[in-house]
Amino acid sequence: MQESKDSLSRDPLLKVEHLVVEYAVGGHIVHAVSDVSLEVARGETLGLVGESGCGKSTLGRAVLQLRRAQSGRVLFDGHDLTAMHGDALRKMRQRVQLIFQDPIASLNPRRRIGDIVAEPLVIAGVKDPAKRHQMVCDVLGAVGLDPNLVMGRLPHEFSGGQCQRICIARALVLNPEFIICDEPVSALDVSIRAQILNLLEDMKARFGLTLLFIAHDLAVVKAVSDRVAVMYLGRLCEVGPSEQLFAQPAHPYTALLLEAIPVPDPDVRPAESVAVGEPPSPIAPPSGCRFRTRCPRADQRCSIEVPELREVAARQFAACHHPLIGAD
Ligand SMILES: Nc1ncnc2c1ncn2[C@@H]1O[C@H](COP(=O)(O)OP(=O)(O)OP(=O)(O)O)[C@@H](O)[C@H]1O
Repeated sequence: MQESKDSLSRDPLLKVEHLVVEYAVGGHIVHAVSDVSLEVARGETLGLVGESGCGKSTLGRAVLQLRRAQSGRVLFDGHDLTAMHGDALRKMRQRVQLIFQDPIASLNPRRRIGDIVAEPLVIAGVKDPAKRHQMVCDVLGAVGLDPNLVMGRLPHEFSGGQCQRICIARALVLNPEFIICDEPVSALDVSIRAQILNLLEDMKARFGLTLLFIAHDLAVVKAVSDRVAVMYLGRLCEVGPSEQLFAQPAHPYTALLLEAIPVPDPDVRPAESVAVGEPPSPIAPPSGCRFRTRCPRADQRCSIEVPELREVAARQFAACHHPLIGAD
């Protein structure tokens, strides 16, 4: 198992290199993504976690070039998406799809489900209506919906969970290789989250997908990810194999996130939070380590030197001058 994972990681489908994404707002610069590098291996699910506003969605959108980066590169299957435009980019985007947080809002309320799911095929130039119809039927069936019952209906006739199934069908209809799932279950009732997560797992196995799974909820990420990347205020602070990172976090911020996972046993009190206060503004992030203003381990070095990601245990990397494991 270990061997196959390692051989996978030598064949990254997605490579993000030193990506910087900023927004200009009212004369200020929001440092949403700052020098982020990561890889997602073919067939892998990489979970991307961090508090609201840390830059997860921006990173996802910048991978797809829906938001252009200030600098850095995004390589998909060896092709530099950041250097692509027009038709070349459109063609490449068929191989990478995005599933959003709010399924109801992401479906056009005036269009019938059959047309919504067929739209990517029309854009991709599949001209034969019979072929399109068959492809839409097949993919609706794959996500557990009866094509005959749903194709002619409008989005408002469906529940949130069913709408997310429709969004997943729309994302899958062009047979993509890579899917960015941006908080795909956080807008759904708790009771149906597991169904949608199971569906994504099934689809991943059936269609040989690679996933970037963005969520602020660590319990959800733990359930689906092979590896996990943790973001804080625009920077990556830790990356590692999921089980290892959850069992033995190296970055104090990862430890803080893990402590915040609700404990099912009411007699067990959650550990005291190590961090104090709110995250600083991404308009004026702290010098050195961005987590230092909330970190109990911070010293003078942390305010001066930006910590690089370095390996603290096998395949586990942390950007910390004083990690909880490995050499200090
Ligand atoms: N279009 C935009 N214009 C200006 N600032 C933006 C824009 N989109 C995001 N931001 C800012 O960039 C930072 C990163 O936001 P982003 O949405 O990427 O974070 P996130 O981790 O996905 O948060 P959430 O989980 O709340 O979606 C935040 O400070 C946010 O306010």
